[in-house]
Amino acid sequence: MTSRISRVVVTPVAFGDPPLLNVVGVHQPWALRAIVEVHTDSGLLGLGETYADEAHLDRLAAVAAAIPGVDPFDLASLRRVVVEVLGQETGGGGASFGGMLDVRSAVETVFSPFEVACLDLQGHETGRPVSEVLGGRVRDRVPFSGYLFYKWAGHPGAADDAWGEALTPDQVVAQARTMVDGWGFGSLKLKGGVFHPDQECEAIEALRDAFPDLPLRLDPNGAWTPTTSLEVAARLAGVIEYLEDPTPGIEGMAEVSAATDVPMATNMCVIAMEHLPPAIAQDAVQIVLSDHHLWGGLRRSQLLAGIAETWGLGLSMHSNSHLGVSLAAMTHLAAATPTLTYACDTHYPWKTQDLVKPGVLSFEGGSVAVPSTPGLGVELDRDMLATLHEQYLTCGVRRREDTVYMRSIQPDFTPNTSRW
Ligand SMILES: O=C([O-])C(=O)C[C@H](O)[C@@H](O)C(=O)[O-]
Ligand SMILES: [Mg+2]
Repeated sequence: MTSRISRVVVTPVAFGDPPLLNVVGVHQPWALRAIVEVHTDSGLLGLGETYADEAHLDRLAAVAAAIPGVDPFDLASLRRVVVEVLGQETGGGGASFGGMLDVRSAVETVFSPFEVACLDLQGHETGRPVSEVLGGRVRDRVPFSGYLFYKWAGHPGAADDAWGEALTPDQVVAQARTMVDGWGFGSLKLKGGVFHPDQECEAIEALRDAFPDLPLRLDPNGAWTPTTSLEVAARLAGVIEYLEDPTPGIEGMAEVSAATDVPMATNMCVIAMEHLPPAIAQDAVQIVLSDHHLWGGLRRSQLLAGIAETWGLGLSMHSNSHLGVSLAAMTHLAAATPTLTYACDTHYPWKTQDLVKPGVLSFEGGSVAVPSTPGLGVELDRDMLATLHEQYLTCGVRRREDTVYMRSIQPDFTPNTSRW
């Protein structure tokens, strides 16, 4: 007998986040996520994880109320319901996460956690891991990149965190050492867009001296003009494996790309299918960072991988602050993506708590073993889910606002977009 979705529970959660600096400001003390539980009348449970800004939660709630009765194998019907609900509830309006990414339509971001939960259910129904539901794994371990941030020692008014301050090249190298020693990462990405590009180049050069064999990436999230981007590309040619979003927009990236051999990567100017034709036509980027949370789930991320392969684009994976359900989904997707050409990003080392039971997802040599048990292979720790939900209720943060939080500390702060 075909099982049907019987009940959906969406739980917003909050976990402590360090003061990580970026082009638009600084991370708030609490990062938000939503955990989506999709139950079936056969007694199974599928999990998804997504953003938890208020407007997004409203859309998730509207879809959660509308999908009972849908067959978890019928992703086409699931998508139809999401499109119908968002059409009625929100006009399909877009969303902005942290002021850095603007998506025109909310359909993909809302569909994603329900799709992942249904793929988890398909795995439980068939006794297969999600990587096999997606077509089979081509690797047993998924490599991730150590994600370095400039940061303050602690949030203003609070004690210093265990990571400490990272504002100078030496401090960035020390942070990288912690990442490499603790997680074994085999490549490193520095989140830039915080300081003058010369200072950020010095940090990359210090990383090169300290880790001669590790591939390095620099991502200033569009803080530079095309001219500055080319100066940095000339300085770091042969030092970095790619420059990520040095300048905003497809046209700006195309201008840079045309005048350097340093590969250009993006998770900002190509974040939806509609961006691929103009970006490809202009050869604006050579690497696209996929992200199943933004691109409409795991299957559409596989579609993106196919398009990237067809057009000779490299593929990496983007990450925001996330917990274990997302890490499991990212790992299964990467395992089932033959053309993943670069180690994936992950914020996972920065999280302070998790709500999946420990033991399944661990980093060794910078990579995570693909779970081989049915579905995503992770189980919720109900006590931790309750704790993180309680933190959500009391923390006061209701959406990601890096610029607003930065201005509460430095009132004259303006985002560094195209600043240098
Ligand atoms: O690669 C990226 O652009 C990101 O990971 C964006 C994120 O929002 C990151 O900059 C952050 O969390 O500050
Ligand atoms: Mg990026």
